[in-house]
Amino acid sequence: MAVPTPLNGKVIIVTGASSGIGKASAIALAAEGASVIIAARRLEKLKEVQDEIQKTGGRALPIKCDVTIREQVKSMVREAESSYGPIDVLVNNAGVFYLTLMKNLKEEQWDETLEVNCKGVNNCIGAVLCGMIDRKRGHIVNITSNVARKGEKCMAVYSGSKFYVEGLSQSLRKELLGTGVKVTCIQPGDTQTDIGSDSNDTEVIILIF
Ligand SMILES: NC(=O)C1=CN([C@@H]2O[C@H](COP(=O)(O)OP(=O)(O)OC[C@H]3O[C@@H](n4cnc5c(N)ncnc54)[C@H](OP(=O)(O)O)[C@@H]3O)[C@@H](O)[C@H]2O)C=CC1
Ligand SMILES: CC(=O)[C@H](N)C(=O)O
Repeated sequence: MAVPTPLNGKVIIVTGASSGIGKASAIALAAEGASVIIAARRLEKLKEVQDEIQKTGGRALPIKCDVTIREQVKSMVREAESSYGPIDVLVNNAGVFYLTLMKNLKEEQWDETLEVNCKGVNNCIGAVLCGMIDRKRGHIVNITSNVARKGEKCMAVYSGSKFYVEGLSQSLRKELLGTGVKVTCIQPGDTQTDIGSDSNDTEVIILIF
């Protein structure tokens, strides 16, 4: 007989679940009995994650979603709820990271970093928050960083984006006191993933390697 776990039957969205920490989190959550909605832009990768989860008897629903596009996020949550029921937990994991010196003006990278790491988080929280408040339960888990509390060279915009999420989380936690909805930040340590591999600031590459 299956042993019940605290996550058994919970409905959990993990954004950025097509690779890295999001993929590993989705697999671990499903192994604990959660029904996991895996969201990201690369549907083929998400389907591979779904296969991996289903092979061990878990439940996962892949949904293609760009977190910077609010309508896609709302539609992802609607599809998730119509398949699995109300969302218990949102894991805001999707993120991008470029190692760069600010003076080298990688403006497109700045914009993308803020779009995904800040606006994406707003969009995802906005799509689940009212439902969680109505149900008087829910948990928003934001993946931040060790540079969310202390800046580091070559990470100005990235670090700022993660400070934003920490600030948002502290304030939202106060706003939600007594509602039954919790907000948690997780700062993973350095983890070997593909993040940062698109960095192309040659001055930084020379500095570091
Ligand atoms: N690795 C590390 O050392 C650390 C990582 N972190 C944080 O952990 C989180 C995960 O990073 P990690 O696993 O390392 O990196 P990966 O690059 O492996 O994963 C990033 C994920 O974000 C998704 N993503 C990026 N842009 C979007 C978008 N616009 N819409 C939807 N999904 C998007 C990607 O999916 P797709 O391309 O398919 O859309 C991918 O699944 C990030 O928030 C990162 O800042 C924090 C501290 C340390
Ligand atoms: C993505 C990274 O590796 C960065 N060093 C961080 O800790 O957030």
